[in-house]
This record gives sequence, structure tokens and C-alpha cells, in this order.
Amino acid sequence: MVGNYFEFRFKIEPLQPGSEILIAELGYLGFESFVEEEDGVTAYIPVEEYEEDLLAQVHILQSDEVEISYSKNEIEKVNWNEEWEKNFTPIVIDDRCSIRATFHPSAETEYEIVIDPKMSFGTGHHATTHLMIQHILKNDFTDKNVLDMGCGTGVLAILASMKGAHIVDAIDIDNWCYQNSLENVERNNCDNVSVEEGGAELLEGRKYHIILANINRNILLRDLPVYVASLEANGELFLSGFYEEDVSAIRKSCEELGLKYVEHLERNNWVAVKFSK
Ligand SMILES: C[S@@+](CC[C@H](N)C(=O)[O-])C[C@H]1O[C@@H](n2cnc3c(N)ncnc32)[C@H](O)[C@@H]1O
Repeated sequence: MVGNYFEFRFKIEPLQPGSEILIAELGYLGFESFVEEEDGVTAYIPVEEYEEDLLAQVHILQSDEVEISYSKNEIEKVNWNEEWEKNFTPIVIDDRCSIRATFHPSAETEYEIVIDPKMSFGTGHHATTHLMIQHILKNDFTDKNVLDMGCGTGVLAILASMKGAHIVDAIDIDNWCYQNSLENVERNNCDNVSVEEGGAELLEGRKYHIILANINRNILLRDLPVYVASLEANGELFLSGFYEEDVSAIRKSCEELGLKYVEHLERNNWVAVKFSK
């Protein structure tokens, strides 16, 4: 990860939940790393990913309840691993699943995932990862063939494997995420997880009992027909990466493709929806 970055220093008042929501929103717009400060957040985005009107898409910047000001700087490069190590804290979800880094002490939970997140999305801190993990904990993965589309750190694929899946395919379009998932899958001894770099084009002719896809509204709407074609009869599809107000559009597309809405979980206005075939 070399090349120039824009560094944005956001001052946030009140800090919580403003900081958490801001990080979540920026993450979906291509910001790659965040450092939590005493009075706000510093966020980084590659210069080539940034467009002048990008921040107009950040809802919380328009909020009357949170006051946010920012400054912008161009910088040469950042030691991302060091930033992550400073910022990544262990997390426990529903008292059953912990996610920690190699440098954290072990937690006594039913499922313990050790990841080195580098730059990939998926430490469990983001609401959508959290919600997808809650769905995985609640559902039966025993002997299922599972796809984790947009695997990030590989965290969902790893939990699916730990929950007894037969095989898990973890796919991400981003080379950094592909490399990071490979490392994390090995670190957690998940021998039945295969990691691949690519997108929906890889799915032709494949069938899964369960598909997990935490990506974003537009990519999901575009690739849904391929996902549904890759789902076995009675299969289950879990989608996240969008807001509560997007559920109706996602649900409509899924229903047109023959799926049934089952339920959705919500956290900080983000959702994860379960459908069945
Ligand atoms: C929101 S992150 C989710 C990561 C992880 N699954 C989690 O739940 O924390 C979305 C991931 O999807 C990947 N992605 C984006 N577009 C994709 C596509 N068309 N096909 C596959 N992966 C994609 C991104 O590189 C990113 O790692």
C-alpha cells in the first residue's frame, strides 16, 4: 500500500456515537484506515479514490445532532499495520464469538477467531460484520456448502467453517483482501476454506446451501441474479452492507428472483437480511 493518500482529520462533538457512524460511512466510500483520536477520527483514502463531492454522500455530516469539522492533507504513505495495531481492540459478539488479533490475549468463548486485519474490512467492529456474525451464530451450518462473497479479512468464512460447514469458498475482488483472507484462514486452521480473487464471474456452475454477502447496495443489486442462480433449492442467502431504508429495494429484487424474505437484524441503521429459496 504505497502511493499518496488524503488524510482527513475530523473533529466530532459528541464523540460517540458520531465517531462510530462516521467510520462506518467512510468505510463504504473507500476510506481505508482510521485512527481514533481523543476528539475525533483521522481517516485515510488513496488520492485516486477521492472525488471532490465524495463527502456529500456522508449522512452524518448533515446531522443536526453531531457537529463535525474537518481538515484535509495530502500525505505520502502510512504504516498501516502499525495504525491497526494501535486501534484494533478485541470484540465479543453475543457472548459466543470473539475476534482478536494475534497480539491480544485469548478470550474464553465458544468460537475464537484470530485475525490480522491489515487493511481489509472485517474486524467485527463494523455493524454489518457484527450483524452477519449474529446471523451465522443463529443458523445451522453443519455440513453445508457455503460461499462468503466479499470476504474482506475472511472472518465470516472462518466462523462458517468453525460452525461445521462442509466446505467454504471465500471470494474477494480486492487482491489485498484475498491475501489477507488466505493468511487468516491458515492462522485459524480452517482447512476446508478456499480463498479466491474475483467477483460473481467465478460462480458459474457452482451451487451453495448458504451464501453470505456483505458488500454494498449497488453491487448486491447488480450481482443478485448470479448469487440466486448459485443457491441450492431451500438454500439461504444473507445480505448486508446497506441501510434499513434500502431493505425494500433489496427485498423486491430478491422476491422477483424467487426468494422469500425471512428476517433482518439492525444495528446503527445498518441491516443484515436473511432470505430463503
Ligand atoms: C463490507 S466488506 C465485508 C468484509 C467481510 N465479509 C465482513 O463481513 O466484514 C466488502 C468486501 O467486498 C469486496 N467486494 C467489493 N466488490 C466486490 C465484488 N463485486 N465481488 C466480490 N467482492 C467484492 C470488498 O473488497 C470488501 O472486502
